[in-house]
Amino acid sequence: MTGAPGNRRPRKGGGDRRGPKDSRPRDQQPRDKKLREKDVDVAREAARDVLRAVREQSAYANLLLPRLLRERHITGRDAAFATELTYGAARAQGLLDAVIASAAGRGIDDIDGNVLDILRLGAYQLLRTRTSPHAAVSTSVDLARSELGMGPSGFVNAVLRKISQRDEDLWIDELAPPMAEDMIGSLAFRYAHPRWIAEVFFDALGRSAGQLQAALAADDERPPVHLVARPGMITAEELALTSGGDEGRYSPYCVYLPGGDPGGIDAVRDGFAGVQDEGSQLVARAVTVAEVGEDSGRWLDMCAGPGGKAALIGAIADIDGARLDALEVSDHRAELIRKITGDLPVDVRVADARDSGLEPGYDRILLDAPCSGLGSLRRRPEARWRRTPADVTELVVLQKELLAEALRLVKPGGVVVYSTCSPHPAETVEVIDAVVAAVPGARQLDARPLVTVGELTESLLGPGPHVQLWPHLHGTDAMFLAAVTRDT
Ligand SMILES: C[S@@+](CC[C@H](N)C(=O)[O-])C[C@H]1O[C@@H](n2cnc3c(N)ncnc32)[C@H](O)[C@@H]1O
Repeated sequence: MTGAPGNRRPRKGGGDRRGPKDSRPRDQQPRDKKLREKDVDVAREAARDVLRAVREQSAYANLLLPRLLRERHITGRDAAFATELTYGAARAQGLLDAVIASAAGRGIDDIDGNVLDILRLGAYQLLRTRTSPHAAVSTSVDLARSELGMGPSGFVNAVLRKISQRDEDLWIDELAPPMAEDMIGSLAFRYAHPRWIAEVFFDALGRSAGQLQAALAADDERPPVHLVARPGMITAEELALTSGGDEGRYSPYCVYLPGGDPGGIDAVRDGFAGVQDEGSQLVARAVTVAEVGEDSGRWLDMCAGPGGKAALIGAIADIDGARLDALEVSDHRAELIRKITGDLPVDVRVADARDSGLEPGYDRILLDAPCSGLGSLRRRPEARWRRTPADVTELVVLQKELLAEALRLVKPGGVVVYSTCSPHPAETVEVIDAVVAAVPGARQLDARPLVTVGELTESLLGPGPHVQLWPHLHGTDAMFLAAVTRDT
């Protein structure tokens, strides 16, 4: 966990901006004057603003925070602390809310949203960081007072003081369902997951309690940063040397970055490398190594935006003399693919992949299907509290239609790699089973040999024929992949 920098200090621009002291009583002073009276620390203020935008405008924390840090010139330890606070509090929201509600003696819905954001940040610091209790409480009170006034700041003070009387384990012991009575509910609470997602993991893992605990715990951690070294542009060895990272265990293109801002790495700025989870790299590589008989060099990425996998497959296509068609239904995301694939042999088209007008006969197809994203929750901090089971029901219909179309477009003997960044059985094995049963001549292949590379041996890949990767087992996102062919 990050320590606790972010002591109060003047904002950028320096100097004493407070001006002469106002002689009126504090509660009669204009609010902007009061705001200037205390310089709220920049890291916590940024974290609060992002949590508010997530709550009020359904913003994505991992997109908004980096922008806000840039705009406010927040760097170094302050930026790291703001990141830890924002992502940590967003990820742990359900757990924090239960503790806050208990300490406040009222439901979360009865607490003003702006106050709740500050309480979540304060509770996160108290329960899950090494910030001293005094600093966690007093800085939260400052935040509340500077913006919301004396009443709310008194409430924040009282609630956080109560929370600070116990550590995280004691609060969990008091508030979580007992393990003996409700194992899934208890683990879901402890590792800050909605219960329905813990149930999905339990089903996907084959109903092993030990694995469920490890899976939820790994998903509750700050995720590592993985870089991809795009082949033909830079090797993983070169990228590791220049970025200060370590070469990945599995993907020959992967580098694990110990910390810092990937945007500051030359190879990333030049487009020779990018940020991409190692599991995604293995999926993209799998498409290019499958046996397809004579390869005519017609490859297809059916749902390509924003283009991470298309860029890796495109770089390999460049070496192998192939061309990749990249379909994407959204204009904006198609533009992102064009940017990331640059001069590679990739033709980007905006189309619904279920009705693209493309000629059948592709040698290799990647269908990286739109999915619930339950396998990459650690990278999208607030997502676990936003998703609902109903999202999955809708997506499954689309996934089946897309897979049926992929099997129409692939040549006999070619390969369709179906992948999701979700381990949900309804989006993975059940889609494959239903479509393979419905399409004449379709057959599932053993996908394990397509990802046995580096230290990733078949013994680490389960019974097949599909592959399910997991953060707690492989250190990757929980990517699923299956390989399907058509004989006629
Ligand atoms: C899981 S993402 C793909 C991620 C991508 N392969 C990558 O590595 O960057 C799924 C993409 O499918 C797109 N999509 C959704 N429905 C589609 C459809 N009917 N046809 C084509 N693309 C679609 C979404 O806009 C989204 O960009």
